[in-house]
Amino acid sequence: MLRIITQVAEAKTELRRICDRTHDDQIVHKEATVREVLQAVKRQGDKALLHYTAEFDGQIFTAEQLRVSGSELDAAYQQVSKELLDAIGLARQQIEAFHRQRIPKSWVQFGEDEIVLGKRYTPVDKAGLYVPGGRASYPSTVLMNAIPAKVAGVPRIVMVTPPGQGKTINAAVLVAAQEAGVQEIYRVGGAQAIAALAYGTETIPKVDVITGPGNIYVTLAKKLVYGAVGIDSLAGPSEVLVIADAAANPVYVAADMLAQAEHDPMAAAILLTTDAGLAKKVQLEVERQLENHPRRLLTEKAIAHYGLIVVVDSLNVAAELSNEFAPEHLELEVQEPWEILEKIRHAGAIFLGNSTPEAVGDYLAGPNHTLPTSGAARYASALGVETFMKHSSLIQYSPTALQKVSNAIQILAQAEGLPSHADSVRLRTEKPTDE
Ligand SMILES: NC(=O)c1ccc[n+]([C@@H]2O[C@H](COP(=O)([O-])OP(=O)(O)OC[C@H]3O[C@@H](n4cnc5c(N)ncnc54)[C@H](O)[C@@H]3O)[C@@H](O)[C@H]2O)c1
Ligand SMILES: N[C@H](CO)Cc1c[nH]c[nH+]1
Ligand SMILES: [Zn+2]
Repeated sequence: MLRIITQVAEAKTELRRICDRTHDDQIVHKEATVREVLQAVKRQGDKALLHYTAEFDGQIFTAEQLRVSGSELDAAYQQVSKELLDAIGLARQQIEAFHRQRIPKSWVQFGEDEIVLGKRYTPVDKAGLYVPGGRASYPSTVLMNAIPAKVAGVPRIVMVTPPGQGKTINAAVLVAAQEAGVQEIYRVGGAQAIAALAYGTETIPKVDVITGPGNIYVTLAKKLVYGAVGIDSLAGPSEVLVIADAAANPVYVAADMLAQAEHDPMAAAILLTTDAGLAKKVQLEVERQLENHPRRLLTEKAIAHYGLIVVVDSLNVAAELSNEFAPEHLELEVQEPWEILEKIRHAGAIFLGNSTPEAVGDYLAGPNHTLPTSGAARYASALGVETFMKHSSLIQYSPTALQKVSNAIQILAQAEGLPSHADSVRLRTEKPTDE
């Protein structure tokens, strides 16, 4: 049963424990496994991939079977209903429209003395998309990753996803990939898939940036390969933090908390409320909704370990606690959500009002659902078009402009003990001496 606590000091300790759940001491043994997997794939390529796919996913493949074939891609369309295809189409349209609004634009600025400064944005050459597939299949995550990569103009997009039962990947995942324009798909998941994208194997190309969410093994692997490749953010086990007042509906709040808890036994679901009566009702409602829940066992685990209700004195205290937690998803189920929004500083995505369940954002509102977790929203943001791009600075100086700053540069270079830096300017700007 969801715990209810009322002391702010105790709430802070508990929230810290939940926030740190993916990097606390108990994770050390998982990290050791992940390091071993990364090293093995780096050294042995496909051989290690196949070994770990057998060990962790219980599927035996040959290297030739890793890539999803054209006929399997075609066949996937026969297995999805018209309704599902239409829903994928609607989500694709809305996600694309949202992401097209924020394409980073190159710019140049012309200053005095013919100085030109600017930034030039270019996409990465190769992107690797991780689509989770252990405890659920995620066609929505395919769209959330592939669409921004396409909009950014990435020339080669590679997708990896766990093999699924009976060697076949979920048909909706394959259809979503094709609808988003991704054809190069490999059936491999977990840390081994991240290693393949980071280092390359005989079959899977090394990419420049890896994006996409995943469980603790995937998230630890992304953290460890960062540097060899770029990553989006640490988008690990899902989280929701709901701030609610007496205006909230306990049935909705409970459903929203369970909607994140059902992702993973390490998912987190937290309610901060000013209304002790609501706290009690949500606690009972969660139990009721769990009764016939098809994912009851894993959801109960998440609720037992990382579920919490805190009764607070004011919405200000709720905002303060929420900022310390920096949740992936924040729901403001309060009378005046725009008022409290001003006090919120850290959250991956914010859902305002009682008729905006977080699931709207998961599937088709448009903004990306790949979001930072475990406190990473303090410094990181949702995946976006810019995740697949980088910018080069542009600098052009005329002889007159260089002359004007020549002295200052030489003084700075001398202060750093770097004479060749000074010379590179002096030789261009000093007046020739008369013979
Ligand atoms: N933050 C976000 O934006 C976001 C979005 C969608 C989903 N998610 C999260 O993605 C995750 C999906 O998790 P999932 O498990 O369903 O799929 P997953 O694909 O992330 O993980 C499955 C893989 O984990 C590996 N694995 C499983 N047990 C292992 C073990 N004991 N040792 C080593 N490797 C092991 C297997 O290789 C398997 O293929 C959930 O935590 C969900 O909350 C997050
Ligand atoms: N809530 C997840 C992000 O934490 C995204 C998702 C996909 N499908 C359903 N939910
Ligand atoms: Zn979700």
